[in-house]
Amino acid sequence: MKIAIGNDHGAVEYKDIIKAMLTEEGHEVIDCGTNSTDSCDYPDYAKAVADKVVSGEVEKGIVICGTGIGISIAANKVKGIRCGLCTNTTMARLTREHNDANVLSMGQRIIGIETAKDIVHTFLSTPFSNGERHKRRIEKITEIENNQ
Ligand SMILES: O=C(CO)[C@H](O)[C@H](O)[C@H](O)COP(=O)(O)O
Repeated sequence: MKIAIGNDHGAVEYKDIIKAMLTEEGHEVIDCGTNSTDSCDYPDYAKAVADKVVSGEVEKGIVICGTGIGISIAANKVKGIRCGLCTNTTMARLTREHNDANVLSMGQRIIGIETAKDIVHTFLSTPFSNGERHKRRIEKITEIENNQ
């Protein structure tokens, strides 16, 4: 799978580990930065990842910051993005099954690296359930976006 990954200064370590893991597993990973621990602004990296997902250049995006909150808020401002902030694998499974999330968000200062790796695997391997009620709710989210 082709995946874009981006992070702020608070998540360089996890980004490097996850990028290496996914590359080793045969995925094509586009690194949108940052690769420095110098202080930076997470919206810049959220947008870089989100744009690649929306344009279809990549199938899925992963964004990571200190908590995962700021970078997920920013990613969700891009039309067409459904970014789910996950702290465990149940959330990762459900944000795919119910929300058809196309971007995963995590926080390096919140979860351990083994949990983060498990979340990534769950997120990437779980299909959307295609349930009628979930499709209806996603359509309503799109409607909100389109009426802004
Ligand atoms: O946006 C966040 C909080 O929801 C992220 O955790 C950021 O990584 C964090 O705000 C960065 O904080 P710092 O004090 O500038 O390192």
